[in-house]
Amino acid sequence: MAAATPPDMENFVVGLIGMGDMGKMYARRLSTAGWRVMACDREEKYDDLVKEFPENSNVQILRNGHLVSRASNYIIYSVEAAAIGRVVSQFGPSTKLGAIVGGQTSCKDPEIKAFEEYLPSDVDIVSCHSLHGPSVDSRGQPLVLIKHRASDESFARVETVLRCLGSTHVYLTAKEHDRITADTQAVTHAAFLSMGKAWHATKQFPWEGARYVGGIENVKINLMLRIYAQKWHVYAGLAILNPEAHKQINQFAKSTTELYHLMLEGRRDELRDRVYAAKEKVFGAEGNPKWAAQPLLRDDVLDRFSLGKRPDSPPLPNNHLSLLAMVDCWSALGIVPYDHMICSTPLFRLWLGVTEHVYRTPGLLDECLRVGLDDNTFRRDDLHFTIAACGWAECVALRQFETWRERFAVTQKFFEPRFAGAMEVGNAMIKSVLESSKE
Ligand SMILES: NC(=O)C1=CN([C@@H]2O[C@H](COP(=O)(O)OP(=O)(O)OC[C@H]3O[C@@H](n4cnc5c(N)ncnc54)[C@H](OP(=O)(O)O)[C@@H]3O)[C@@H](O)[C@H]2O)C=CC1
Ligand SMILES: O=C(O)C(=O)Cc1ccc(O)cc1
Repeated sequence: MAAATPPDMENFVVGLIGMGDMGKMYARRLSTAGWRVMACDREEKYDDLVKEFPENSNVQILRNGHLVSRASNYIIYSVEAAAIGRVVSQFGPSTKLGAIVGGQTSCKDPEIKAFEEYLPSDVDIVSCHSLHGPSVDSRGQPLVLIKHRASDESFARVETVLRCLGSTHVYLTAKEHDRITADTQAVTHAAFLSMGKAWHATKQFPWEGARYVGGIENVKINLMLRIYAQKWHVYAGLAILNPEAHKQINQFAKSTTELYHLMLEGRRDELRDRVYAAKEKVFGAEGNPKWAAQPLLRDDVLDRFSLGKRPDSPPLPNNHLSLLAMVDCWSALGIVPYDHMICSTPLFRLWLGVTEHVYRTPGLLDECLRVGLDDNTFRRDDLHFTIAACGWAECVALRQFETWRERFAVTQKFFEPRFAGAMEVGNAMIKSVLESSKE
């Protein structure tokens, strides 16, 4: 039993259906805090899970979701977003009378629909979403809590259980959650997925050679690799199944294409006017900025996290099409990214941090425009980035899970040899950036 357990929760059992990366992380953290956990994955994984979680671990492995559902007071579904309907239809009717049910999927629209359709009416619904990957320390990270259909007592019980994660609780509706995470997750990932595709198409490992050097490039490279090292379904699910994400990913592709055309055709004034108008809308006017007094990121911190050897020559100036397109997209949709920090992942904070860096460092934005118009060094990479951004957008709009998986898998294979090193450097970079931003 957890140290600060209220008397009415002494025999409280937390159930976990889905013991993949996130399910296991929750099982470990909750059981370490003293909560009794009952968990399952697919029946064929039972024996392996029993070996991984021996009897003395406070995590009891059961054969299937029926057994977990009938014995638990609070059940968390931690399965693939695309599978949530099927899995809840299977086990939902076995839910213990008066229990609380929630889900950990990254997109709440299908999850809530599944709960409403398949759970008995005496069951309360409180969903959650930890806005970080399984290898990140949960302390201080946002944890979204959605009191969808629940008494105050049930909601308080969920908070009592999840408090051991040490995360910052954020209270939202399912719709608010999906609208904000469409930005902090889906469209952010679309940018990194497109970078990976562009480097793959041009057969480059960007950390080799002198084209992609320095703090901003380190963030692009490390986060791109971090995403391609993960399971495809997490990223496909949160983009394709989130109704709010389609519009944003589509606008990102449109912004990328239109800015690329302006650069290619040398339309200097139009490009400059558009980029500066977007800057003002997103980051505020001169003398009245929306960014804080201190930049989100310190350049010297990022400079340390290079995957390659540092060449002696200075970094090549880049036009940073991906960052210009991101700000153009936010501007077109009326999004102020700082308002979304409540649902920020470490990845989003780094992404916003480098974007802010380009827009607030004197001279850097003008350098981007100059390179975009007068310098062909990145023209070919930008072409492939633009094609990739449009490809992801089309795939999402048409809800093509299988095509999405194949697009992801070929590029994952290309970068695979460097994943182990990249995860290490990426974790160190995230840790260091999070620590330096607390200073
Ligand atoms: N990874 C991340 O960084 C984060 C992920 N999330 C969300 O959490 C959820 C889980 O993600 P994650 O743990 O990474 O994914 P995983 O693929 O590692 O885990 C999902 C697990 O659920 C299992 N599963 C599928 N169907 C059933 C079933 N009928 N009964 C029991 N288990 C089943 C899967 O088995 P099988 O593989 O055989 O299908 C798999 O082991 C996703 O919805 C994701 O969007 C949220 C925050 C962060
Ligand atoms: O930080 C990110 O965006 C990640 O890639 C990790 C992640 C993936 C899915 C989630 O629902 C939450 C966090």
